[in-house]
Amino acid sequence: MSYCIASYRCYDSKADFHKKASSIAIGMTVGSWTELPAAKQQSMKKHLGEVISVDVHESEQGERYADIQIAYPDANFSSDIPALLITVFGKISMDGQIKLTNLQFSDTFLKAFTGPKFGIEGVRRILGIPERPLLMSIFKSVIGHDLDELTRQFTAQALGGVDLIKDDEILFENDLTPIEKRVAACRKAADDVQAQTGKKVLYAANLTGHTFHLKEQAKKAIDSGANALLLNVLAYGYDVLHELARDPEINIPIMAHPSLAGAYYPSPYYGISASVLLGQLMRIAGADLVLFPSPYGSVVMPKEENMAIREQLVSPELPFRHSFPVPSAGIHPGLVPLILKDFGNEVIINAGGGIHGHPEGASAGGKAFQQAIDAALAGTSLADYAAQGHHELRQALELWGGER
Ligand SMILES: CSCCC(=O)C(=O)COP(=O)(O)O
Repeated sequence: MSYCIASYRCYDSKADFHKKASSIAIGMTVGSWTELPAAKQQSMKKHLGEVISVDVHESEQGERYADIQIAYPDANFSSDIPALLITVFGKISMDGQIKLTNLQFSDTFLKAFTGPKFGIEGVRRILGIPERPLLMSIFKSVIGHDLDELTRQFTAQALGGVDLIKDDEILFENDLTPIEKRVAACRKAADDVQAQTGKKVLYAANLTGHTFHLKEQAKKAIDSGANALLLNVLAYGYDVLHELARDPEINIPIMAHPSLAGAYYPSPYYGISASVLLGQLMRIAGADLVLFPSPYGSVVMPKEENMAIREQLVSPELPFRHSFPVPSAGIHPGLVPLILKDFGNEVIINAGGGIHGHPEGASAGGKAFQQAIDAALAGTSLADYAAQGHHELRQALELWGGER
């Protein structure tokens, strides 16, 4: 028989965790067991969940908890992420202090998925950058602005030498800059910059609106020249990402935004761990690039959790292309050596305020980041590199600090 296995951490000062585990295994599968007549038990056996392990611990603070693993027969659910999540964590997510900490997927389940269409290698191929860390900037202050203003901002960012530019996730369909016009204007600006500098830039346009119209919107964007898309995955659901990613006509990288993830992962007692939410499920559903908070910036995630997301995005355990990790929020050039130390070169350094807030503007902001990347790759301290005539970096370090 084939199973998907869910791991949980449950806190309770006095519960019998073995009893709790078997009540989950039965309750989330066949519903009742001992009450069934013998013949019925035999026929239902293939649907019965199985407790794999129950390890009871006490935390340093004296809290009693258990790590529980339960196997769920694939026969019980269709091979899609909503069915899996409802099976392993639907009702029980509301039943006491319980957190879903990991998933192991059966080959049968994974057969229904193809993962990212491009992944790290594909994005690098499109950009023609085989090895170095990539640099992305985020549009900021675009609500209420028209296409001319957007084009101006795009050009300033692109001239700073960034590899990708993404929409702010709070830019929705609107009359001033609807997706097809926004894409056309930014694509033209990208082509103009490329003609001037020789450098290609990908622009991820935010795909928004009613769920049932998203594919239509995506195709409109592609017809206007889109070369990447951004999706607020948790608001729409993983299955929406999967539908977009597996559509052969949507043949451009998809970037997953973590908006809303904080409603799920930060508590040790409840929710879904960040590595499942922003690692495993994003990659299976087909995200080529995944944004998440970092341990260093303005929205802080503990380093261990951060590394666990990264691990899932590139783990050989999943038979899919690797998704690009994009640690984000409050990133400035002074943080680049830390990011590269933790993530290596397979990372996208991503900044909004850290680019636009540079004293000389967004182009200088991009240059400061490029200089920080060059310094870190050369093993030179940022302060030394800044002192070697890289004044954009020097200004960024003076403003935001960082390794000196
Ligand atoms: C919490 S990860 C998402 C980061 C993001 O989308 C963003 O706009 C960050 O902007 P910042 O100015 O903090 O670089």
